[in-house]
Amino acid sequence: MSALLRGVLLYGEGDPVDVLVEDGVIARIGADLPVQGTEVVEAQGKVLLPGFVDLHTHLREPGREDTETIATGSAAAALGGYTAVFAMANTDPVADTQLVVEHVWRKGQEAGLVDVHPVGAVTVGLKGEKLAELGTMARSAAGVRVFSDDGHCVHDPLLMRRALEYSKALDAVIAQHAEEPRLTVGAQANEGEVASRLGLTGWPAVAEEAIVARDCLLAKHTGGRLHVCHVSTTGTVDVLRWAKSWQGGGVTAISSEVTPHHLLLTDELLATYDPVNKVNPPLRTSADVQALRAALAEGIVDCVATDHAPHAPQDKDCEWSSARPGMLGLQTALSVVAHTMVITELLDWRGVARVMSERPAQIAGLPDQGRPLVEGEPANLALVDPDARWTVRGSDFASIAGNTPFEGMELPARVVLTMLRGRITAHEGKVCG
Ligand SMILES: NC(=O)N[C@@H](CC(=O)O)C(=O)O
Repeated sequence: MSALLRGVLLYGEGDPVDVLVEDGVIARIGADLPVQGTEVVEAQGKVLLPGFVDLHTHLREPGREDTETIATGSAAAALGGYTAVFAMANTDPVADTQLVVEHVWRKGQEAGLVDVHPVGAVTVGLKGEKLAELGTMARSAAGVRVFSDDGHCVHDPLLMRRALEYSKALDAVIAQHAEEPRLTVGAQANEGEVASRLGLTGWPAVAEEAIVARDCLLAKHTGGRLHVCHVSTTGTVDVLRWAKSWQGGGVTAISSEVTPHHLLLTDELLATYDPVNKVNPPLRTSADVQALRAALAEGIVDCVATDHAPHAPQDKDCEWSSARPGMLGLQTALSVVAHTMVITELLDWRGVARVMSERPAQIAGLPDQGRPLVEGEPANLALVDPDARWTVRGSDFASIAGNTPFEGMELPARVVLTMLRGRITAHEGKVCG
């Protein structure tokens, strides 16, 4: 099987080139390559990037297949330019055993659109009481390398210390949902002026920052690997800057992610009380949004992760306080990053490759993802139309759920083709199964 992408701009730079993909790898890059015997994709002016890697996806299977399955989530991922996703452990049953992680892994293989890597829970049942069998999950067929209680914080410092110690032996990373639970009891919105005005109980920035500071110190003490999920505050950026300074500018032991929605949306949206805007951690202030953009550009925050969190209509079309937190993200991530980071000139397309492909692949230890666009490398690719403008319609998404906060918004840039090991998985908005 071979395909020829004609006239692409590698990382959006330089002169247009043709890229020949054969046997799952980038076989040749050059001008005017012969077209005979290959599937030709006319891609003049399109930006070629390594396929995206999402360290933070909720696929809801097993347990809530009414909102997303591994197959529908894989389709959404392929359409969004992703070639690997990490499926969070807060399923039902929780992914805290070999049985569940291997089930998720197998289902991902069956869907065959994106590499689905199950995230293993850090603690049994996400209860924060005792460690799950991290070693068994790591040694399983799923080869788990990312562990997280996401949705819950591993708030017991001794458990977090032990998890970080295990991460060293397992060559794994502990992805922390940083939220000191004692400071967020009943929390409904970012603590601040907007929450006060709307009468919503506040989720203070310090509940995130205190855990991130503690965990950075524990990571330093243990030599374990910490990844901070969905960074949302200016103070967390300050803590991460401090922690990165310990490593002499190195970036391996402590890493972090920011979501597209935290790069764009603010708590001012809560004035409508529309629960589509309810998410954990909550939307913050415009000062936080600016700080997060700057931190991503600078590399203090390493990467973008979607926190794609599908929810059923009955869990979203209800009163604010009973609505579940979470937003869709897979099919809008690239466009929101283009809108917030590329058009603003905070990142060029090479920078987008860094934050959406290369760094997440390195953090999770994926050897064949986020690779440079050169001959001989695996053809895990995302092709982007930088000049597209499109209007977001949740009902058009491959996800079963439709809870996108970007509904009706016009966004720039769009993924037009995704390739997984040389096979086209999505093209012009259609999944290629
Ligand atoms: N990010 C979210 O708002 N929701 C997540 C879990 C969570 O972090 O609460 C979900 O699973 O829905």
